[in-house]
Amino acid sequence: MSRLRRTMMYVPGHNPGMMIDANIYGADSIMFDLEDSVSLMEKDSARMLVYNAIKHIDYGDTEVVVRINGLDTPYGYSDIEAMVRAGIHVIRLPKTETAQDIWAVEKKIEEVEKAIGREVGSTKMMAAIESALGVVNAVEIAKASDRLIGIAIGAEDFVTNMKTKRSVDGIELLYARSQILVAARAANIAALDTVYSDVNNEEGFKKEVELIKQLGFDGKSVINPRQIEPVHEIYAPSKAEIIHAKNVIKAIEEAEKKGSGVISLNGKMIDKPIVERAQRILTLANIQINNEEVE
Ligand SMILES: CC(=O)SCCNC(=O)CCNC(=O)[C@H](O)C(C)(C)COP(=O)(O)OP(=O)(O)OC[C@H]1O[C@@H](n2cnc3c(N)ncnc32)[C@H](O)[C@@H]1OP(=O)(O)O
Ligand SMILES: O=C([O-])CC(=O)C(=O)O
Ligand SMILES: [Mg+2]
Repeated sequence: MSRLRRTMMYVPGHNPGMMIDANIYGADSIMFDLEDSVSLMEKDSARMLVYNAIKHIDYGDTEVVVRINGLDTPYGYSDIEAMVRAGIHVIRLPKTETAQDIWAVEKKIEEVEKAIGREVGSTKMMAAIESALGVVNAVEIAKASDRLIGIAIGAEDFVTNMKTKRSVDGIELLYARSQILVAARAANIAALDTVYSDVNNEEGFKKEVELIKQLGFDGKSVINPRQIEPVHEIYAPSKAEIIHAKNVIKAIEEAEKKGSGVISLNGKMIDKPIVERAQRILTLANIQINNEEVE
């Protein structure tokens, strides 16, 4: 079963209080930030803090991601060196614009993996796309490396680059979101939506989550523990959806035993795409089933 990435929570890399127990809120992934939430004065100390947290704190099954600084800054290479040495699961490159950006990060990761005897390829990557050029190159970026587990949109930087600002309905993001989603699906990797900065606006946040779920995103970058539960609730399949999905799987298994790839269930045709959607529902439901209520 593929890992759920409904919520990826940013944790500022200069804030030990937030880092020490960042996994307790239940985000699918936590993402230590060395980039835009850390001032230039604190870049080196934040890198040390995050290195120590990854090395010494047990975050259980939670996926641990680090957003590094770009390789066009004085910090990017040192960030990669420290994070690979610490044993990070995923390195997220911000402001990715070309496949070459990915290859440059990958080259440095591989160099460090070899130097420390870590299995080559075991450090995974993500790319955040935050500019017009990145959106234009989204497919090439998504396909640039086998290490990539997903791509994400970074809307705050994107709207700035587009000379606009974020609106309530997000119309200014529709093209970029769609492009990034299509690129992720073409490369068979995850698609992560951007942050919602107005942490006290729960209503607006939920509307945005409904929208990105309907578009097809796997999940969302979040900035506050209060944003985790609403995403998980909105992504959780209903009881009826789960029962239907189980029936679909049962029906197709029986059909396959009889040598057929198609069957009807309650008068509706069941074939491969419907089976795939049913499998996705069961994947999303798994946590629900283990945690509570659903039989
Ligand atoms: C455009 C971009 O690049 S966005 C990405 C970079 N930005 C970030 O990383 C910001 C991350 N988020 C934060 O710093 C904060 O959540 C803020 C500033 C948005 C809001 O802060 P607050 O109003 O203090 O949050 P709130 O009152 O909800 O905090 C409740 C608890 O959750 C903790 N918490 C809040 N945000 C986080 C977080 N992102 N990670 C871990 N713990 C957190 C707080 O420390 C507090 O813990 P406590 O009760 O033990 O004291
Ligand atoms: O990853 C995100 O959504 C946050 C970010 O950098 C942006 O919006 O520019
Ligand atoms: Mg950004």
